[in-house]
Amino acid sequence: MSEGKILLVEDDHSLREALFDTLLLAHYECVDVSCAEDAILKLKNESFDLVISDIQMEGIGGIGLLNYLQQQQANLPILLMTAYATIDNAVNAIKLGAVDYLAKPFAPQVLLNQVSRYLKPRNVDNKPIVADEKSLALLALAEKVACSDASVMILGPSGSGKEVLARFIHQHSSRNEGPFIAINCAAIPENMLEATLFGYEKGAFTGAYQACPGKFEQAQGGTLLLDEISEMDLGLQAKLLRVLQEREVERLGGRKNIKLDIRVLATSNRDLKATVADGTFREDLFYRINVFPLTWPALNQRPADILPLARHLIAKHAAHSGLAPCPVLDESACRRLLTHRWPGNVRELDNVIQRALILNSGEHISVNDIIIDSQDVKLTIEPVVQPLSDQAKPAELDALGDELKAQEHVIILETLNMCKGSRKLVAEKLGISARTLRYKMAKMRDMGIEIPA
Ligand SMILES: Nc1ncnc2c1ncn2[C@@H]1O[C@H](COP(=O)(O)OP(=O)(O)OP(=O)(O)O)[C@@H](O)[C@H]1O
Repeated sequence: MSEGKILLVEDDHSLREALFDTLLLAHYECVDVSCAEDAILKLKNESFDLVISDIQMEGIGGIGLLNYLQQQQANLPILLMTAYATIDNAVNAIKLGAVDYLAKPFAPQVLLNQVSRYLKPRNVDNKPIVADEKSLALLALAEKVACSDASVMILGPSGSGKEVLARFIHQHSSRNEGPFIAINCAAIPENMLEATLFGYEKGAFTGAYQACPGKFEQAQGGTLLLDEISEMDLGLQAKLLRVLQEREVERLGGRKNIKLDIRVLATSNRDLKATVADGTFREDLFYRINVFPLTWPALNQRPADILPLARHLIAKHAAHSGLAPCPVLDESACRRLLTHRWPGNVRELDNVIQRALILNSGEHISVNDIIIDSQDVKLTIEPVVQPLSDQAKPAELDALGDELKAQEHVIILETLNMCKGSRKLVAEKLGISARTLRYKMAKMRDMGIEIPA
């Protein structure tokens, strides 16, 4: 299995965008084209590690592309997509040399499961950046815990870095060659969570066109992170407890038990003992998961982390958008970052840095580029540097950060309309990379915002 690049060939614009975003969010590198002829041009100039192609398209179509690959690049695997009604075509395609097929419609996870058989997602560098004494102590403890196979409960406010710590534990454990699979229990609709966790057999419910392994099975030999576990309903908590106790899972609609060899980590931003006390979290599950608790303090409780984190985020985003030289925070910007209370923790800092990189055009990021809330828009006209000793601002000002996010969404939607849907033009107009735009649109879609085709 290699790390590598995917060529996606699909003539349906909306489906292509959705598939591209799914692959991008799963950390695959991907290039998309709308016909087999363009795919062949790409294949002549760039190297790929997997091709995913629709069968029915104008021109030579997916079968023509498959024939081309058979003659020119026989080692390059091709995965074909087809409408359910034409499954015979797909069976023929496999006979002709395609590695597999996907019957439309399919769930994003089905696509990712297929792709993961041929490619690994690019390594995501999620090493925690820490400098504060409290964080250094936490990391040292996490490294010790990583060596055992104990379940770990990671607590901390939203955006504080719980998932980053979970990945760190996995990377420092003996399971680090195995997969790290994360599932956000709060982000998946209740009626889908069970199927996503435990997997399902074909026909287990309406829409289960193909059998699909669950997150437990995908994590075999590695680590499963149950993100925001406290958001799981009580019925599912009971089923989860059974799986953790028995160390085996049964797919929905399945008949056999599958033995599990996984380590389980969980996160929550709630006071879990209080959720046990108020009856919304099972006490027995709490004790099974909470073998070793680790807690990230809020970012404002570890101020020495703020500037190293900000510099790391600048370097990360500058590298993604090909910005060179990488801008440096000036003193006014440092002061502003250090005097904010960061109710959204590192995630909020990340957003602020991304905005600063959009606004900034020189080698230095100054306080004028730091927009934390609507109040700061005025600062760009009349810069005011807050002294380091200033006390935190009232909480209601921080809530205005959400308003700014909403404005960003409006700007993206308006620019999309103005550019008649051309992602390339929108990215150029907004001065962000096409990748960043796609990522932002995928996040907007996740929030239920409809993006015009
Ligand atoms: N110490 C750190 N070093 C580098 N990046 C970090 C660190 N902490 C957090 N981040 C970044 O901040 C963002 C939020 O982190 P993460 O998703 O781990 O937080 P979380 O506590 O799991 O959030 P939530 O409770 O909302 O799920 C991510 O983009 C992550 O990469």
